[in-house]
Amino acid sequence: MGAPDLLSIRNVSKAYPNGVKALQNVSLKIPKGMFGLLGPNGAGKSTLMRILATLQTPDEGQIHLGEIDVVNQKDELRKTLGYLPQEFGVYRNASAESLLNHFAILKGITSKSIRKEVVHGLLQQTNLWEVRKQKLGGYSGGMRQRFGVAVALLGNPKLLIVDEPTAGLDPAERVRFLNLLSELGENSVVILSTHIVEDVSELCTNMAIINKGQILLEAVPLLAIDNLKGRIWRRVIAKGKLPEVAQEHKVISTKMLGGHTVVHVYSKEDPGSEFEQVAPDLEDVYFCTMTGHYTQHQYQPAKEVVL
Ligand SMILES: Nc1ncnc2c1ncn2[C@@H]1O[C@H](COP(=O)(O)OP(=O)(O)OP(=O)(O)O)[C@@H](O)[C@H]1O
Repeated sequence: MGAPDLLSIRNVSKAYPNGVKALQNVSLKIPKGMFGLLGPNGAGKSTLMRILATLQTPDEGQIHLGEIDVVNQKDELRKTLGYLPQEFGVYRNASAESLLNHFAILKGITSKSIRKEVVHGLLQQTNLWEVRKQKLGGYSGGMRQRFGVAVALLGNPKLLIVDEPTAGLDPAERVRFLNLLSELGENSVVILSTHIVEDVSELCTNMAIINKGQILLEAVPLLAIDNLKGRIWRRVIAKGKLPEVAQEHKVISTKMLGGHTVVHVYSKEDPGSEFEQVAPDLEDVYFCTMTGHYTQHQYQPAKEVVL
């Protein structure tokens, strides 16, 4: 039996019939607040999100939200689950207000006056009040995502799962969407799955990095960044020099900037005069982890850390 607001995932594995091992022995402890699950395409994020949302069953492992056994008490979990999938269809001819009202009925909010209060509150919270009478078919990508959040929030979920929500949003919509999400972590476990490092660095108090179905790192973003201090070095090189630099140094990332190639390397010591030390950010944590230059035992895991 776990603490009421803790999502505990233990040794979860899932393979697809074609043999792909989408999740291998995944264990995570996810407290109340915003949790970022970061990983590249195909890492296994959506598989884990669907399992947590009770849409798939793991081959092995246990998952508990407080006292609810997520794998075996799917109906119990669904009562307190909000899920915004990667892609969702909407009835294009319905307005946000009427569709949200409809979903509220399905969610069991039978009293008309309470329903009105809930629906109006959610439309205001997601900043859709002004456009509540417009047809969803005419909404922008960002407005649709915010409508998805309004639906996911019906019934005050204790667990809110948001799968790759910012893909395809323009910068202004993305900021508006992230601001909305950041307000939600106060009362529930919110899991944000993404391949965009900034989504996690701007929002999440805890995070994990997943690749090829395995958790490579579980950390508090600020502490993980702190642990890399003094170890990230930067140099601008000609494009053709990359193989040479990569042979001599632990290159973690390369980026084009104004037509030049900017290389970040991991090194405990000064790698040489042409490199300058830079303040690490979460992108450095991500690439260090993905390239295997930095591993879990060098970090303090999220669950043992008190900030
Ligand atoms: N229904 C399926 N049948 C077979 N293989 C699948 C299925 N769904 C996912 N996979 C495979 O499982 C692995 C994990 O996929 P998953 O969608 O969970 O990753 P992801 O991190 O969400 O990636 P993306 O960001 O591209 O959505 C990938 O190799 C994918 O090709």
